[in-house]
Order: sequence, then C-alpha cells, then structure tokens
Amino acid sequence: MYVPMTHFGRYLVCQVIGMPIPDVSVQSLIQDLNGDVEIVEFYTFRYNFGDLNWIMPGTIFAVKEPRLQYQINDKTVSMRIDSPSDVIFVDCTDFEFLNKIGAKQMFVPMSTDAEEWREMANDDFKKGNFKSALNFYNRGIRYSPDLPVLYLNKSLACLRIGAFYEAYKSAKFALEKNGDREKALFRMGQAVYGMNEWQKAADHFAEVLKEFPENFFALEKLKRANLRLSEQKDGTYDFKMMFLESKKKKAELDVSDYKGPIEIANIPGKGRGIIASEDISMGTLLVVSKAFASGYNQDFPGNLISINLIRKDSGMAARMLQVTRAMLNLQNNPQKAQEVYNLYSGDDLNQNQEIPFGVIDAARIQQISAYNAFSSDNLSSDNKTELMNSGKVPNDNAHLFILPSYFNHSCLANAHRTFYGNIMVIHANMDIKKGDEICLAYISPMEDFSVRKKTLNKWGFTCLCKLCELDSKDKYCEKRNKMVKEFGEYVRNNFPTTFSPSAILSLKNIITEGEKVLKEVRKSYDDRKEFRTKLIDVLILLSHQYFTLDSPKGIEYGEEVLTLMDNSLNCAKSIPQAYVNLAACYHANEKIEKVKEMIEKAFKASFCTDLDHFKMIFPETATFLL
Ligand SMILES: C[S@@+](CC[C@H](N)C(=O)[O-])C[C@H]1O[C@@H](n2cnc3c(N)ncnc32)[C@H](O)[C@@H]1O
Repeated sequence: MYVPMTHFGRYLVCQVIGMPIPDVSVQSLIQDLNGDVEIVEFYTFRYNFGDLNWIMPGTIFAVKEPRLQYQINDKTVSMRIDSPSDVIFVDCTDFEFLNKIGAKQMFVPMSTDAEEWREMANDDFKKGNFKSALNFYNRGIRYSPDLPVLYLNKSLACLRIGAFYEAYKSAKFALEKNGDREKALFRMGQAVYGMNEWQKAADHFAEVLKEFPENFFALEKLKRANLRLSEQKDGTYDFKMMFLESKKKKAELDVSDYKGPIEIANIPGKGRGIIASEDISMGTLLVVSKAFASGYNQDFPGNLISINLIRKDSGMAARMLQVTRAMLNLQNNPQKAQEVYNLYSGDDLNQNQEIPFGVIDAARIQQISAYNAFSSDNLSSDNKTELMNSGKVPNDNAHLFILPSYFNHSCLANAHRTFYGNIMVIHANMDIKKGDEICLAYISPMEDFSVRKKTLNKWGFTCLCKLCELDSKDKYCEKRNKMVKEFGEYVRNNFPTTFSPSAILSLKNIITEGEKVLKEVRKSYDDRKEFRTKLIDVLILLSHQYFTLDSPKGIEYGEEVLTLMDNSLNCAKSIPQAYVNLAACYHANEKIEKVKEMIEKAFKASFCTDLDHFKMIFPETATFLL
C-alpha cells in the first residue's frame, strides 16, 4: 500500500522521557506539550545500530503530521516515524526556535560562549562523534555567527558524515568571512569531489596549490580529481587496483562514473530502457557506476529478533540497510533526490508526483529499492541455501545504482555486469547495432524456467525472450529440469571429499547415473537445437567427474559445453571460467598448445584490460602460463 505523503504544516512537538529500546526500530516514550505520553517508533533510518545518542531522554523534536497506530499483536498505540524528513530535532538551548513553536518550557539554559561549544565540538569530532560535533558547531554559530573558524570546522564535520552540499556552503561562507583561505578552498574542493564534480574539485585544488604551493594534500587530491576526470571522459580505469580494493570487506571504491555509447530511451511495453547510440562491438565498456547507497547484512546486529528473518533471506537485511543508507544519503544531500526519485518505482505509484525539496518519501524509496536494487554477491541460490542449512548466514549486500537501473531484462542479455565492491561495470558481450536495446539478465538463464518466471513476476513482467518462448512451449521442460536438479543434488551428496578406493567407486557411480541423465536430456532436446541450458548443466557436472578420474571425456564434455554456449548464452555461465577449466584439463594432459588457445579465449571473453588483470581474477592460470 502506498500512503500518499501530504504535509499540511501540522507538527507535534514532544520530548523523549524514556530510555530508547533498540530493535529493528527504536522505541521510546515521549511527552507532548499537553503532558500526554505515547510510544514513538523510529523505523528505517537507523544505519549505525550502536548509536542511540540522538534519542536520549531530554531530546526535543517536532513530528510532521504524526500518525498513531495500533501495534500488530496488542492494543498498544504508538506513533510510527518512517522518514527522516518527518522529524525536526530541536536544540534545547535554542530559545528563539522553541518559543516560536510554543515550547519555551523545554528550554535549557546553558553557556552562550561560542568558543566553549567549539571546544566541546572539537572533542566530539576527535572521538569520531561527527553528528554531535556538528550540533555543537551549530550552537557556537548561533552565538557567534561571524566566526569563520566555526564554519570551517562545521564544513569538516559535514564532510565526515557525507553532507557535501552543506560542507561546501560552510567552507565558502568561511572564505567570505576571511577565514583561513587554504583550509576553506581545500574543503570546498573536498566537498565538490564528494558530489562527483571532478572538474570543479580539480579547479579548487589547483587554486590551493597556486596560493599554497607547499600543500602536499592538495597536490594528491588534484591528482585524484584528474584521474576521475579521465575515467569519466575516456573510460580508462585501473581495474587491477579496483580488483584488489574490491577484496576488502564491504569495499567502497573511489572511482568516477562512466557512460559509454548508450542512451536512455522509451522501449515499447517496457517503460524506459537503454539503447546503443552507435554500433558497439563486443567487449566495449558501457557503464561504470558507483552505488548511490549500499547495505551489508553484516552490519545488522546479531542479537536482534529479526535474525531469524535474516536466516531465511540473507538479502533482506542488506536491502533494509540499503534503503536506510539511501535515505541518510538523501537527508545529507537533498540535491541528489531527483535522480533517485526518477527511477522506476512500480506502476502503483504516481511517478510524476512532485516531491518537495528536502522531503524524503520513505515509501517511494522502498519501492524504488524493491525494483532496482542489485546484489553483487556471487553465491548461487543453491550455495546460499547450503550455507544457511549449516547454520551460517552468508554475507550479503544490496546496492542501489542510478544508470544501471535503466537496463531492462532479457534472459539472453547482450550486456554483462561485474562488480568491484560497490562499483558496477557493464560490458557489451556481443556486437550491438545502433538503436538496439541493451539488456542485462536480472536472473541467470541457467535457472529453471519456472524459477525465472516467478522471480521476474516480482518485477511485474513476463520475459518474452527466445529462451522463455522455447521453454514455455517445451513439453519436456519441467521433467528435464527436475531430472537435472536431482542429479545435481546426487552429485553434491556423493562427491567424495577424500581420495580413496571408495572415492573412485563413488565417482564411477556418479558417472553411471550421470550418463543415464545425459542420454535422457539429449533425447528431450531432439527437437530443439538452441539454448539447451540443461544439457550444459549436466555436461559440466559430468566433465568434472571425468576430469577427477583423469579421463579424456572430461575434455570432450568441456569442449561441448563451450560449443553449446553460443553467442547468446555467453553470459549464462562464466565463459572465461569455462575456458580456464578446460585449460586446466589440457594442462593436466600436457597439451600445451591447447592450454594457450583456451587461455587466449578466456582472456578475450573476460573483458580484462591486460594479462596481469586476468591473472588476478583467475589466479590458477598463473601456473599454466609459466
Ligand atoms: C530496473 S527497472 C528497468 C527500467 C524501467 N523500464 C524504467 O522505465 O525505468 C525494472 C522494471 O522495468 C520493466 N522491465 C524490465 N525488463 C522488462 C522486460 N523484459 N519486459 C517488460 N518490462 C520490463 C519492469 O517494469 C521492471 O519492473
């Protein structure tokens, strides 16, 4: 249900009177100006679970158009707040504002010495409490509005929390008030860098260097801004560095966005989509995009009751946190809102409804996330289930990207995405004609037709690609899928973990079983020559068994897999990985020429910039290439 967000200008002013109780939401007791007490629940805008300072007893806030609602299982009434723009926190020392909202009785007299507040703020800043430092700098500014150092410090605190527009404004103000020019110009540069305005950032850092040539940091930042500029202009990236960076936990990389020869266009029956703005050859870099907001389920505290939910769906916590992060990002940088609100949010919402500046429409952001968020996690659903069955919660993540969100789906996609932490990189995986639509696969074409159909239903459409058309008419489809799935399970349960005579027997049994399945699957495809995805699955499983037994059939089946993954299926399974696997088989058989051939093909299909980059991604090839 979408509740239209209408604000008629009414507020409820209240004060926290109880200790906060953290859960998925944060609950507390509040008292309004009439002395009435209610429960308040803050949802969805809590990213840092350890921090409850913002809701401690004594905190004063005004709630826009408050709503009271019954809790699910009892008759308790509570006030639920979902959007950060629905609350305005009020400083208890701000008499003027409290008086204006009729709450002067909540005023707490304290020092009016700006310098004292600056020191308090600096202490908090040093401890990493940037939000609290910011509040204290603002207090200082209230008492000494002309002191440039307060604006400079405020700018730095804003940079730390990612509020780049406010950081810029404060630093500029400090400059106008004859504050420290070096610091002000430098911080202005940092702020525009945070807004991804590389040219402006380079100009600011160059200005710092012109006036203060000794400033080493400005030189470093200028180099970085220039790198971002060339990435943005030519699509030249240091993918090796990005790969190494991406190996860090919750990696968030510093690179520019890039848009290749593509444009957004209306696609009949699909809303907007991406088309080629010129003829594109296979391997062309189409997009590099940094996530607008990312969520990681590792950030979800394990002691919350919802951990049970996370165990069922590891992506859910990540998606919740991604929504939260998107809202925080918008709160800090409301200037970015339009590009987020422009994203598809389902047909139920009035997408043209204007959202006033600074308003964060929590329901809309949630919907946008539901239709557009990606996970860069490479675990297959089978692997995830396996992990969860063994009592572990897989690390999961969810990212919201802007430009990649305009790609529609096709199971037979002509573009392929890879992730470097929070960066998505999209390449053309075949030649594409000018004007043709470019699609990504939201779900792998190797998944069963019924799974693809059900998953895509959540996005509200039916895929009309050739593979779906063939699968929907194929009378053997379900039976074949079931057979291959059962064989996959059989292999997982019987594949020997140690090498012994009984292991050889197990492998032989798997092969006997597999050959039967292979025969059946081949037969079921007698009338269908294209997109025989399940044949690929069985051949991969079998080739692995044969290879373990040193049988030449491992190579034979591996080669067949590659011929079956014709042009349109080359994003289905990792083609370079398939070539690398085959190279390993040839290597074991000392067929060096074949090893070279396979590695060359793997390299070409990998979109890597050079061989070193390739070896980073496929380290096993380093030994073959000696
Ligand atoms: C991530 S958005 C893609 C961009 C979207 N078409 C837009 O106008 O902004 C996902 C939505 O696009 C539409 N879509 C994507 N692929 C489609 C397809 N193959 N056929 C029909 N609609 C599709 C669905 O409405 C889906 O929920």
